Amino acid sequence: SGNLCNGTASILCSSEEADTPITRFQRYLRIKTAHPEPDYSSAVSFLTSQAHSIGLQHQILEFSPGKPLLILAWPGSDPSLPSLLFNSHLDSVPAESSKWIHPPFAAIRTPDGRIYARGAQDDKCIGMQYLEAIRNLKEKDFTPTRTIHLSYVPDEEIGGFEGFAKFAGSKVFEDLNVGFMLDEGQASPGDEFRVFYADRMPWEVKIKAKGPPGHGSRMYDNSAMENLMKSIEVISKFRESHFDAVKSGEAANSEVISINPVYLKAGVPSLTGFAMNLQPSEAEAGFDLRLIPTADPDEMRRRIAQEWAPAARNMSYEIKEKGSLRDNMGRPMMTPTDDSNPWWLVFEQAITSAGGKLAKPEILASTTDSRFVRQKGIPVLGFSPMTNTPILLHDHNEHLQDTVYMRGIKIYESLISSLSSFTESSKG
Ligand code: MET
Ligand SMILES: [Zn+2]
Ligand SMILES: [Zn+2]
Repeated sequence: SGNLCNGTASILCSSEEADTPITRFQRYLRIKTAHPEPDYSSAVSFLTSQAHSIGLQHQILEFSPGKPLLILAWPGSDPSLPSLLFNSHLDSVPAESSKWIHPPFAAIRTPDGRIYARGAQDDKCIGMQYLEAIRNLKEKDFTPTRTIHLSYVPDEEIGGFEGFAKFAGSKVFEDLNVGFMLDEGQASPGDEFRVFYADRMPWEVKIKAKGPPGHGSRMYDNSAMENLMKSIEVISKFRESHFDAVKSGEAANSEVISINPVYLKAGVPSLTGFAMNLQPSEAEAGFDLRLIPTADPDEMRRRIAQEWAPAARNMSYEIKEKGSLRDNMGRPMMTPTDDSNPWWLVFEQAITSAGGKLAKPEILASTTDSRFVRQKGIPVLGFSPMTNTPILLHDHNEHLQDTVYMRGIKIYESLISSLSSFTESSKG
């Protein structure tokens, strides 16, 4: 909104106001879809108008009140073939504005071409690049054989359970007959594109300790804080053992289990902060735990119960498993990246023919909505075409270089045209 310029009037407008791929990207970035109060309706109406301007069909779904999903379609000439789905999420994580060098929702383009905004990498870039690639293919009169779908989903950054999870379980999803999906990946600091065949699975782990309170001057056994600190030591050792494998180069960051403390809560409040001479009777810590796809969830649960929060030390715990480690057939959720997966071969070829180099496929360190689709046995690759770009998702000063963004559009033109023309195998 507030953009009085469009393509026909662009000559009268400053370059920031003209209707170009970059200004359209900036307009999307300026919509405040960060948690905790994402403005989904503005994002959906902006994207819907973009879809109309390039002649795509649209439908809006709402599985949870106030959390719309936008589905776009470009029908293929053979709608009986399994379709393609290009996914991105509408929401972003919050930004600590005061710590940014440019405001996180202004989408300023610096003279050297960096576009600063929350969501510039994660993942509003791909959401707009899909549309720009389709716009260009339509201008070239390309006709897809397979139907192409785009999905714009809410809720991803807080788990996806009221967004993609519900979509994946719906009749609408089933009727899309998806054969292959692309979802977000991560930036690549080097000049090879990164591609991801699996996600790590997040568990939120809270451990709580109880113990007798007492005077701050006394040393006694089994206080809540002492019990919690013992657990933290055990967890730190576990963390170190996995991190050591990364530091020594034995494993990539995403190939080990990670655990990081995200909050510590204890103390009896006073007017000035905490009562410093009173040992609290309760203490709690929260952790972000990420399991690799081949991890044994039972072993992890046992470790938490017996070693991290043993009842014998007056401890309790809560685990929120934010996804399953196995697919519906009981297999680890990993999309094959070899010639057993024809989609992989087409993907690889499309990157190469667009002049790109691919790095060795990786497990994604973080987690995406892909897991709800891999769960069904449908192949999904995580991919965000950003080379020579620092990894800034969830960081301060998230930004993307304009030339990198524009090259990504070309990459998707190649991917969309190759994948939608691929007909040798009709199996998912
Ligand atoms: C907890 S579900 C995943 C949310 C987010 N994409 C992350 O990796 O942290
Ligand atoms: Zn994210
Ligand atoms: Zn993301």
